[in-house]
Amino acid sequence: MAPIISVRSLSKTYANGFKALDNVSLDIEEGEILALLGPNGAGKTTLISIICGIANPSEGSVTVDGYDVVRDFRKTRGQIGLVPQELTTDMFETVVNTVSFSRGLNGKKPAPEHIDKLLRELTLFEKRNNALRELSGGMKRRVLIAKALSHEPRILFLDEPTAGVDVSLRKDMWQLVKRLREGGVTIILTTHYIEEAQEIADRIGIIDRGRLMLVEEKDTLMRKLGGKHLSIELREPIGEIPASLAAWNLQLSERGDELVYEYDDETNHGGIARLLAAVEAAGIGFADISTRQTSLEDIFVSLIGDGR
Ligand SMILES: Nc1ncnc2c1ncn2[C@@H]1O[C@H](COP(=O)(O)OP(=O)(O)OP(=O)(O)O)[C@@H](O)[C@H]1O
Repeated sequence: MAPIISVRSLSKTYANGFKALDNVSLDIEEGEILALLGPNGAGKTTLISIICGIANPSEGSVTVDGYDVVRDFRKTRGQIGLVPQELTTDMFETVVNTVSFSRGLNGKKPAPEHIDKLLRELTLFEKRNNALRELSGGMKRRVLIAKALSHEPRILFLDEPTAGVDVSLRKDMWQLVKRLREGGVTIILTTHYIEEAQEIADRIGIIDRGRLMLVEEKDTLMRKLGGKHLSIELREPIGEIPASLAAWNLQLSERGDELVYEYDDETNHGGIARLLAAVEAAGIGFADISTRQTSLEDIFVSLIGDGR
């Protein structure tokens, strides 16, 4: 099946000469959830803005459902809903009018039943006749999503959907995103929260300084780059790792009271029992052992560094 969005050799240089995107190519399949991760200023919003036709590319091209986002702007924009980072709507307008108006702006005939259904799904129905300024921050964010979905788009962009949102609302948002995907909507979200990408994305793209560093199925990424970490807590500190354990590439903690073994399924070959036997044979007693799976966060830091 042809991808629903196809980005080809895309670069963007702003008027001040700053190159925000550098030769980005990316295919997005219909029905997937793609999370774009990257530090501040990496170029995520710029990429989204070009796909949505809000900003023009300097080089390269983007098609949505086979249509060019510059030449066939109306055809492509109508298929896209965009949830921006901030609310820019008239705060005195009611929820229901705001959402209905958005539908009209996208050239669709009024559909009060659709708007009511959307407001129910987003638990905004009770507040439909309230002015936006009377809503909580979390509700305002849901209005942004309702606006973006008002014209029944096939593709939804969420720019930092849960920035500054509390944990329970964040989890509600994740449920909502998953439900939308089940309904066939393709979802692209940008986020700083690695946990968010790990929780809901099918694929993960990592952007840094305008370049798409990688884009990969989440499970493959975790398998390829995610390793495991075994910590052996020693009864007595040791001064150095005995030569008999050299083959294991262990790390000794600064205080000499913990041995750390980093491994993955390929390098380990069921070796933990053998490692522990070798540790004992070397005359080192241990008090406890614990393991931890590398998280997406560890992978991200190892790729981009911690300067985010
Ligand atoms: N209109 C503009 N003119 C000049 N530079 C811009 C303009 N808009 C964005 N930039 C620069 O382009 C770079 C990418 O910005 P962008 O907003 O795409 O990053 P981002 O990854 O979305 O960041 P954040 O996570 O902070 O939202 C930044 O260095 C930004 O300062």
